[in-house]
Amino acid sequence: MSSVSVFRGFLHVPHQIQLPVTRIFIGSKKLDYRSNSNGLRLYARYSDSQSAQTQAQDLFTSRLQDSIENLPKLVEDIVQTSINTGPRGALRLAQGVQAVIGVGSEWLTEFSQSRNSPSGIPSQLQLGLVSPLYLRKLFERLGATYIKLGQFIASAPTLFPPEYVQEFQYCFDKAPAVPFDEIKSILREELAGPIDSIYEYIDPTPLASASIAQVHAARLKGSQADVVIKVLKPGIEDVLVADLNFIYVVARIVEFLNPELSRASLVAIVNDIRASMLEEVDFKKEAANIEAFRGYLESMGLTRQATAPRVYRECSTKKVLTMERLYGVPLTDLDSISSLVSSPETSLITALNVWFGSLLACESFHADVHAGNLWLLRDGRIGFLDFGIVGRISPKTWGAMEVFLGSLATEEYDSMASALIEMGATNTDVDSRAFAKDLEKIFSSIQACIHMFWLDLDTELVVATATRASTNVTAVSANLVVDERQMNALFLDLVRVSESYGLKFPREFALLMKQLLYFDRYTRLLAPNMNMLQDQRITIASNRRTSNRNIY
Ligand SMILES: Nc1ncnc2c1ncn2[C@@H]1O[C@H](COP(=O)(O)OP(=O)(O)OP(=O)(O)O)[C@@H](O)[C@H]1O
Repeated sequence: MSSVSVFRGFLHVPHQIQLPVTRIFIGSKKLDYRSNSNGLRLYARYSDSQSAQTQAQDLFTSRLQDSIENLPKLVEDIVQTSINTGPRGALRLAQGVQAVIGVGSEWLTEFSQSRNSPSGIPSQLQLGLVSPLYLRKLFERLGATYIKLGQFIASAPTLFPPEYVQEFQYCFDKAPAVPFDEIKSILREELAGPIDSIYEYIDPTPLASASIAQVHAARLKGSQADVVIKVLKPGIEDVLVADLNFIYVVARIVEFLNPELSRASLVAIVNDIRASMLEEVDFKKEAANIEAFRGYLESMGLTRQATAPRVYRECSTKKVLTMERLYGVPLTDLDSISSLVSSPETSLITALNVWFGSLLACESFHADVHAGNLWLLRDGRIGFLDFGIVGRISPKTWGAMEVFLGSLATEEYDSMASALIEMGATNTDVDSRAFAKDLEKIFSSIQACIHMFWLDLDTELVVATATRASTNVTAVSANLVVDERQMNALFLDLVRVSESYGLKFPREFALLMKQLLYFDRYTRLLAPNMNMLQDQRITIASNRRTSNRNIY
């Protein structure tokens, strides 16, 4: 007879069945367990296999009872969600099938080509549509919700496997433009009146078109101010509701079938995603975020160094955001930046100081500082655009983050370990010495990798230089790809090692790290000799923030 054992809240019974211990009955007595951040923890063990087997059977019955009890709730939830989704669900399903067929045939073509190749089938094809590459392509085709979901995956290394986190860094948000007539009718409806009484002129060709919104340049009547109008794409809320309801139902079913996943609170994560996406399609929230940031600049006397667009509330609604038009270039456009200012490095330092300062002094921080959203303006100020995604950080997390950043710069692994332990919620005792040693290992292996990679890269660059005229551009862009990959890999390793010590970081940690990766990219371009975390001109630490404001 197979033996049965109990450990850390899970019963392993024959046939590989793993039963989460939620309730165990001994006769009529219930065995108590306590739930903590690491899951369930038992306070008793059964060494007698006979008694354990009886307990396993009791447990199985108990689980079954639980499932039967929960089934009506699940069905009710699914029915209610389907009713809320309504006919848009059927339409979305048809679009979903189309997307699957499209990406599926792409996969099939590549798969059949590589079957005949001597090198065999590449790993990215082996998992079919659920391999990171094809799943990312499928998400891009499925549009807004899935693109945002993909971006969420990219920013949540504590929740998803590293290869998916890495691949979804490239989940791009571009979508075909909505015809201008449709945009005009949304404006008429939203602004409740003739649009030519508000705008002198609207450029029919959009400045940008992403999955959720489209942006048009315009000029206001009266003041003649140059503005942009960000318009929520028609039907996007329906798509979001249908998709998010679908994802919710899938999460509910998966959790019902595999209750172990409720430990990772799958449904709670989906609910979080749902809330943050619905926030992003409410431009009133974005307007409030912009105004909070402008208030921060004002109160800190930073308006001559940086800005965010002024919002025109009188012609803004939940679906339309009219704001001051900024003129500038992305922080990655080195040539244009050099023609605008004599010291790109100084501009970068300003951007860093303003952003770091906002982490605590502003109620929320800009959590999407990709180059499209961070500009050097024609007047030399730094322009922050697109406040759709913001983060909030508690002083406690930021305190630990400061120590972490300081230790990153100085390579002090003991203090890095204690900062990470402080940040990662855990009830267990972490061996900080061993943790520090493991951290040191990843950092030194990454340095070795960079060294190796540079040897290879040099050879590639010689070839590239010989074939391309603009050698600098080639060198710079190759350099950036390497750095970003390395930095992402380093971050993922860091999270992985921390998790092995039972640490779970708050979402702001990943959000902050992602922004630091963007800033690292700008530093390599604009100030290659500067150490972003150590330079005295950059004010990261809050205690220095008030006494020694060093903004250029
Ligand atoms: N105030 C502004 N002044 C000038 N251009 C703007 C302004 N706001 C937006 N844009 C242009 O429109 C583009 C898209 O705007 P925004 O980033 O707000 O939209 P989005 O749909 O959230 O895009 P993404 O997801 O790519 O960041 C910007 O990259 C910029 O080129």
